[in-house]
Amino acid sequence: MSPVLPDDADVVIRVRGLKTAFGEQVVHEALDLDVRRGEVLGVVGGSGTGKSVLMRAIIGLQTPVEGSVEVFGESMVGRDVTDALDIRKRWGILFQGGALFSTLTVAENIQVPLREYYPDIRPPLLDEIAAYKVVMAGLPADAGPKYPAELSGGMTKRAALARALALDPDLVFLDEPTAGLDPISAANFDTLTRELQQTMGLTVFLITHDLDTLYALCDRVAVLADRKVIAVGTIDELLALDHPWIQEYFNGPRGRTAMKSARPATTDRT
Ligand SMILES: Nc1ncnc2c1ncn2[C@@H]1O[C@H](COP(=O)(O)OP(=O)(O)OP(=O)(O)O)[C@@H](O)[C@H]1O
Repeated sequence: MSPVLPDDADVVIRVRGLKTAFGEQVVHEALDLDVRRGEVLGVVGGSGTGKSVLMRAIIGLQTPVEGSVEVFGESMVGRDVTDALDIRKRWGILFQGGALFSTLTVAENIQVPLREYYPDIRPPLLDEIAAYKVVMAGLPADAGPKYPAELSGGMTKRAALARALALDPDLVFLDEPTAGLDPISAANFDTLTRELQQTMGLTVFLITHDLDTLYALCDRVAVLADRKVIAVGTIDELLALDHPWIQEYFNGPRGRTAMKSARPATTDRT
């Protein structure tokens, strides 16, 4: 039976036959992936399987050797940055590690995308929007004038999230948002992300190694291995597959602990 594919209108990101490479090193080959409107799609895979490079190919920072990438129905391949402005301003990105500008305050960091896409916005409005985003991301109101070096790890992630949400995007890319956070801060960040995703109707492309985050947030999970997406589905659908990496990942000791904590009533499957 062929899989039921979502309507075009329901697909925010469509990747077909993607090949990426750095010189002789092929990272992806014949990779297909759909991200549906309003879902949180988790992307998992071993270190170096190409999760971040996939994200970069989708947002137009990595030129594919072959294949197509569409976002909001528009091709991103070979697209000039200025040409794709209308698409770019519909997404926000939280890069691995936050990637805040160290010489700018939190408020100024949040204002960067606003200044870039709406150069005519007047400073008082910029300040107002930044202050609103600071609170929205769960930071104390006095975090705006602080510099990144003055923030804790959790605050840095929230500041980066505030910047990703600066333009009220439809789509958000989160690259390992909870990496380096203690379990309580990570769980708080997951809750915040879920609340914002639901209230803003966001589509989320989420790269993570964090099993608790997968259980807490993801509607579906795509597994990267062997240079492609080898499976995509709910965690239960993935658990039913026989692939050794998937079984080791979700059914290994950490996977079982995450499942028990997300679903206390679930019986141990081993
Ligand atoms: N700019 C680059 N130049 C050369 N090789 C690169 C570059 N960026 C990534 N790579 C290579 O591409 C492969 C995939 O890297 P990528 O960062 O996407 O992995 P990842 O799955 O996100 O890993 P991790 O989980 O460790 O963050 C790796 O082998 C990496 O060394």
